[in-house]
Amino acid sequence: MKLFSSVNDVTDINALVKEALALKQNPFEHQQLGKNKTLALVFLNPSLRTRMSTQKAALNLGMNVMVLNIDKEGWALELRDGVIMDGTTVEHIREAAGVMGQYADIIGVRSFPGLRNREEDYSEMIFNKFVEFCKVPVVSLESATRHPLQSLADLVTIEELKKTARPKVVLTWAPHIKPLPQAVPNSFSEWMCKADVDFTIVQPKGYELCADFTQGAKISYDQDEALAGADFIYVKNWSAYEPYGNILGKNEEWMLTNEKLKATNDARVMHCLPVRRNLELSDEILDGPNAIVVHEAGNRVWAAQAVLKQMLEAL
Ligand SMILES: NCCC[C@H](NC(=O)CCC(=O)O)C(=O)O
Ligand SMILES: NC(=O)OP(=O)(O)O
Repeated sequence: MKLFSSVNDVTDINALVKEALALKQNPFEHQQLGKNKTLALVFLNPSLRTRMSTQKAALNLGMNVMVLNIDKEGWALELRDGVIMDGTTVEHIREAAGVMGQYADIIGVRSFPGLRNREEDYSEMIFNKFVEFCKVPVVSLESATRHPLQSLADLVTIEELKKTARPKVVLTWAPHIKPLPQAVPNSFSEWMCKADVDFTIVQPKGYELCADFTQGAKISYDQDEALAGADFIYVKNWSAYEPYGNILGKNEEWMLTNEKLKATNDARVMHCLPVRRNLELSDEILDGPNAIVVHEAGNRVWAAQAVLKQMLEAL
């Protein structure tokens, strides 16, 4: 694998999930594979899980790891072409990415959307520039429109904990106080549509995701109806795709509670984290027996390790 930016970069999803679960059983089996190979993790935005789990995955494979929080520790980055750099930006992404490619065998990049210009965000301008100019394999650490390492870990978690061959998975919108990206739900949908699950997305009217990511999903606007019989509930807030980046109302009644779990098949509750308690998800759910959010975050290591392993094998 030379690029991991979406599910479309994966030739065999089931094999990748199996690989992740095998690595979980035997984390240090491939320590020689990454010997003298360097992973650079470049963050334009904050991170806890992605940073630590990808670093851990690389260490398990015997790699060296460098982390650069470029938004805080690097020179202010210019992303636009053809501009006179007489303002606050100091270094162009063309040179910055090119130089990082000299130091690393694989680069990971996190670049959130600005949520102001849909065309720019959905063209993956920043992520694609890194890929173009660094000239080494790149893994997405969450880009403007997708979070594939998260989605792979989510699928690994579902495969690991499912009690039926084809579980019912429901992605439900949750309330929030600020506009969040569509990257996590887009990506989760894209992966679930290719997995062997019965997949429903439920949201208030107006929060429909870009249809490119939801082909094959059942779309619902009735949370109670959608949750009936669910085996896994994936909770996430996102802002509107149209009008882009907007919040369309409080919709506080969309927060998941134990009462709403009653109609499910004792559903496991997932969230990519970080989660705002009692806004997106109630204490009673997060502290109760159905929440698997911390376990899910643990699986980020094995997802990242499976991807890095395939990238190392292709170097
Ligand atoms: N990487 C996981 C999710 C990151 C991001 N959440 C956030 O920005 C939360 C911010 C807040 O709650 O203030 C998102 O939803 O895409
Ligand atoms: N879920 C996730 O990607 O978490 P971080 O933003 O903390 O990396």
